[in-house]
Amino acid sequence: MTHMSDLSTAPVILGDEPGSFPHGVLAERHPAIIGQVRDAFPYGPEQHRALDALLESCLHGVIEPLPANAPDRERWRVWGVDAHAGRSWFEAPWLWSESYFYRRLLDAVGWFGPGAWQGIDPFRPFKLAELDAKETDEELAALDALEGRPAHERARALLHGSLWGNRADLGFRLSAAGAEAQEAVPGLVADDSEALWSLLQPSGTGTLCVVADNAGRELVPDLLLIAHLLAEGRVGRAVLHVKPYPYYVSDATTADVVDAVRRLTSAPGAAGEYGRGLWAAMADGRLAVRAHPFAAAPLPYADMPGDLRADFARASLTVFKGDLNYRRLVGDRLWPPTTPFRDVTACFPGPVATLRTLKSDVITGLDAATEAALDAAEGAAWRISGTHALIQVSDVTSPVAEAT
Ligand SMILES: O=P(O)(O)OC[C@@]1(O)O[C@H](CO)[C@@H](O)[C@@H]1O
Repeated sequence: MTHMSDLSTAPVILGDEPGSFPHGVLAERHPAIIGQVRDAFPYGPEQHRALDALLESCLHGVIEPLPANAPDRERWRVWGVDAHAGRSWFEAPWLWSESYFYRRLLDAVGWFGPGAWQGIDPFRPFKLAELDAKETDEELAALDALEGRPAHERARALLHGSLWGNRADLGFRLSAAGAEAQEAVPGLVADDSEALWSLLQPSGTGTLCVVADNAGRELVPDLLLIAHLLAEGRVGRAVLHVKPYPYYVSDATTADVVDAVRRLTSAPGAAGEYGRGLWAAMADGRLAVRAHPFAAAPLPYADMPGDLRADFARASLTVFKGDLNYRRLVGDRLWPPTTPFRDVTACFPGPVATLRTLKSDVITGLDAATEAALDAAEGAAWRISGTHALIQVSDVTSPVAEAT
């Protein structure tokens, strides 16, 4: 068993070590994202100048405070901007620097306004291209073959669809060369799906919270899973937590939920039926969307504010999707991989599950044999290649026998 003292000593991940994955994200991924966004829009000179300045600041400059008229200046003060301003982006906790990068990118393109570019999502062309891709059609058509299969088989297929949908992360594909070409490894490195289903019993009346990750080809299977759970009566209500503004390139916002639901409703066959079911569930309140500011905070969920904590405390299950949400759920630290998932999520106020493909160094809850086999086969690559996945569950409301 891990003692609480161990929990605070695992080092927080920084981006200051050349050659490391986090350093590469700050030094290469962020400049590449600036370039892609710049090429995707007919921006004006002011925006080009602001993007130049952000690029220079990221690579050679320091973190600067938000502009005086920023609507969320006070919020970022609470989130620690004063402690990092004036220092290099490479010195702050990696999670903090990444999160602030997306916030500053939105400033540069005029998202927060005032002005004509207010609310124009700089990542929208990439998200839409994915939603329109023929792979999405194929994935939706495959739903027809699931009709008529036994309920448990359909449930498993939809759960795994949502899990592996997490490979559809546009920021990741930008820097992981050939990421899509690399084969996924179907055997999960941890699989608590039985515990997950036991929290989603038939004739459940509780609320499911889903903390969404990417739009498009991840959000679509997330919505299908939610539609299925509502239709099967395993939950009475679902709340989909999305980002309040564009983030990590492809993270889902409310606008992306609208696009995804519309995409489903216009599809033929079973997909269209799921889409109409979701539409009806949104209309009568069984499916709600929430865009809490903390969803885009540069902090772990251990620091979440009381209102959000109360939401999760009321849910019969909260599902965290994806790599970034995993980092924020367990803490963005270099845990010994066998650190129990239950220990690192101990302060979460209710039953929690995570569906994640592995795209960063953070990992917990492995058994020693699995860790050893992965290391022997792949060195450290399994942690970040996006080819492995896990389903982990912790239910702090149910006592377990503690090992001594
Ligand atoms: O949360 P997601 O979409 O599964 O992945 C986010 C990600 O691509 O971005 C971060 C690096 O920028 C890493 O945590 C991870 O590789």
